[in-house]
Amino acid sequence: MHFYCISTALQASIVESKEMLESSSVLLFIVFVLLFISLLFVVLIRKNGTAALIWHEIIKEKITNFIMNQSKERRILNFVLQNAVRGDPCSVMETIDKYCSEKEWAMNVGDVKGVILDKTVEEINPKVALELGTYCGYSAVRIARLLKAGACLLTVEFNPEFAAIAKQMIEFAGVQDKVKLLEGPSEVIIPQLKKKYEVDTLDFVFVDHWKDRYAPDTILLQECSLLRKGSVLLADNIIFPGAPEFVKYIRNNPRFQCSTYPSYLEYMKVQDAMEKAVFLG
Ligand SMILES: C[S@@+](CC[C@H](N)C(=O)[O-])C[C@H]1O[C@@H](n2cnc3c(N)ncnc32)[C@H](O)[C@@H]1O
Ligand SMILES: [Mg+2]
Repeated sequence: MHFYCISTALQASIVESKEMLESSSVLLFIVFVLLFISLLFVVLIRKNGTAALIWHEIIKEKITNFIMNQSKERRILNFVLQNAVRGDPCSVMETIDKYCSEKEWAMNVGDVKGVILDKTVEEINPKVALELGTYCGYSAVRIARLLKAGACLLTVEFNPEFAAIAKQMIEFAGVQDKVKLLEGPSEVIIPQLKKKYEVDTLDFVFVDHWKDRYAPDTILLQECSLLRKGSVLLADNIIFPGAPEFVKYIRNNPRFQCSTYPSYLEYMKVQDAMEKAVFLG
């Protein structure tokens, strides 16, 4: 009787251990699959622009906004206000670049393509420059710091929250005397430039708002006689997210002389490029 009890208990514990072993191997398998998926996701985010933007702009940003009850753009501004040197445009740019490469991705032209932008501005030495798409004011600060005395940058932004943040960013960088922020859609602002803002012609246009507007706004600039012989357009993100309609339009237009500057998407190892187009008149 005693022996029978021991044997039954032994059998029960063997079955129990078997079940435990089975369930722990299932658990191990699930952990392994999850790890593999996470690894695949990390590689995808690093190599693929679309996956990266889905992660940064949709998933991560929305979750952080919800937790912090604050927009990413406000977090960028706060980081600048706390860490950059007031009145020093380079310090503002570096601080934004640090935040966006280390903490949260954002659609500023960034430090790598920023060098192409700098070189173009220095080469043209514009008296009147226009920027389509201000966002947080990163490229506006970048351009403005290179403008000579008496020159100005008009920058257009249709999102009121971004415009308010850009205004503070521009003031903090100390370039507010050189920058005029125009709030509204580019398609509305461009036709107003001559009369309302007393612009004669533009020496330089940084096209960086939204891919679907690149070509129509380039046409609008010509229709409004805002371009002169030698005016230079520099368009960002022509590969990622890409502006195929604009590229087709500008490269096949005998009134423009084009050159491409291959580079990388801001704060990522994803291919991108800028297109420079000189208006031939
Ligand atoms: C890529 S971001 C600009 C980045 C900025 N140039 C920089 O490098 O710091 C594009 C901006 O254009 C704005 N935008 C998009 N379409 C626009 C339009 N039709 N008129 C004015 N702003 C527009 C968006 O709200 C966004 O802030
Ligand atoms: Mg851009």
